[in-house]
Amino acid sequence: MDTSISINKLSKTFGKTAVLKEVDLQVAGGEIFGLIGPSGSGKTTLVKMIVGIDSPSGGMVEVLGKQVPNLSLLQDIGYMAQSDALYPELTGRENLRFFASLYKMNQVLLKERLAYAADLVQLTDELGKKVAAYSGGMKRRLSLAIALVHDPQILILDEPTVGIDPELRLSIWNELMLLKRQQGKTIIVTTHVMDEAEKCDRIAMVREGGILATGTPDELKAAYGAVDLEGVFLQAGRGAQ
Ligand SMILES: Nc1ncnc2c1ncn2[C@@H]1O[C@H](COP(=O)(O)OP(=O)(O)OP(=O)(O)O)[C@@H](O)[C@H]1O
Repeated sequence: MDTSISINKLSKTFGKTAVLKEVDLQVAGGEIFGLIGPSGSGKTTLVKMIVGIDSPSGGMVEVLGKQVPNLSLLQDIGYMAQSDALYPELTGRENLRFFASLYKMNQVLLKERLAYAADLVQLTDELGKKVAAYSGGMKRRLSLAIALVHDPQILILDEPTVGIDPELRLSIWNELMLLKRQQGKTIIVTTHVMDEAEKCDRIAMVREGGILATGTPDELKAAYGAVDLEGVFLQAGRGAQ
């Protein structure tokens, strides 16, 4: 598989604090790649640099062979931020339509994509309600639908299933795996949920702005002598102290 995302010596400092320290990472096309690590380790900062909504202090990100930021990449990337950026006074449908209108799509495709995205997150029957009346989980689901609506080649999802019940979580993951298998999408997910990390093809363990280890779930378990990823996470933490 071709490299979809290439990160070279990426650094980010806020004031005097180094939040990312010369991170190198390659993500192949068509893989589900998980970023796991403690709160504050730099996962969100890293994905924001990949999307191009924050600029690095050093180093470089390339997506599909183009250096980020690049306007032409907007069509190729679907981003779901950790905090929902929605218009509360608009309905779910109006929010979806608004974000979809930012992309190149004809009316037929637009209608099809709106229906697909709403169905995927099981919001079809709630689309007429104002987002102000949505629960936290419904807002997360709408944000995920927005990230998917323009059928991007790359999905970058920052804690996509927080506040979503286990049944829907499972169905969203099944769909992500289908998108990868059938359409070769590249998907980056940050998560604190180890059974979600287990579903990724490869994982990077992020600690204090660096990447401690990268590998398949099984490779990481073997490397840390752990029976599950929970154990890998804890072992990695001890090693980093
Ligand atoms: N705009 C900012 N200004 C100053 N510090 C920041 C800014 N954004 C992030 N940080 C700091 O960078 C560090 C990494 O934050 P980041 O949100 O990337 O962590 P994270 O791994 O995504 O955490 P979580 O799992 O809680 O989402 C934290 O110490 C955070 O306080």
